[in-house]
Amino acid sequence: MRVVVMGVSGSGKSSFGAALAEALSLPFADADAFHPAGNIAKMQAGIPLTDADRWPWLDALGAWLAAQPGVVACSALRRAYRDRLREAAPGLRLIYLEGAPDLIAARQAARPGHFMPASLMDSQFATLEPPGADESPLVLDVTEPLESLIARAKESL
Ligand SMILES: Nc1ncnc2c1ncn2[C@@H]1O[C@H](COP(=O)(O)OP(=O)(O)OP(=O)(O)O)[C@@H](O)[C@H]1O
Ligand SMILES: O=C(O)[C@H](O)[C@@H](O)[C@H](O)[C@H](O)CO
Repeated sequence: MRVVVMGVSGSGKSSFGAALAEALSLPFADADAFHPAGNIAKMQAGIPLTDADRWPWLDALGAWLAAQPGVVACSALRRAYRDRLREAAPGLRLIYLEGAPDLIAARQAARPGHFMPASLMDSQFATLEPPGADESPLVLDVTEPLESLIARAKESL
């Protein structure tokens, strides 16, 4: 099984994705670890990534997912980004962590020690293209606690 957990920064992808991978006994990859140094520097400086910044990053992640089953936590904000991942790993399942901008921004800002500044949250939501029905996403409501989100995902997968 191949699973991509998507959503804006602070939606809970890393927390949820790691817990889901453990629950399913699958390898886990966090897309944050696949960014070239230049992308991290840009985000740290409060500059949103462009498509050109994201393609090589998505391709590295797609290669990881093509090579083995697993769970990947990746913003995958635009449909074109998800199409790129699906090209690399056909049949992947999509889980979308959905929540109100205020709640997610508050969690994102409260989280210590992360390179992503709160100032980028507006551009995260502006770039976000929520998955369409044709992408068959499992949509999870991030107001729910992690344990119940994991239970829902296990049931649905
Ligand atoms: N279901 C939840 N309920 C309450 N708090 C949560 C939930 N999921 C995640 N959090 C908290 O929200 C914050 C953001 O979560 P996390 O770092 O996993 O998001 P992320 O989408 O991986 O962000 P980024 O893309 O910026 O790395 C963390 O402090 C995390 O503990
Ligand atoms: O597409 C993007 O804008 C990036 O992936 C960001 O979302 C970060 O990688 C991450 O989510 C924050 O830690």
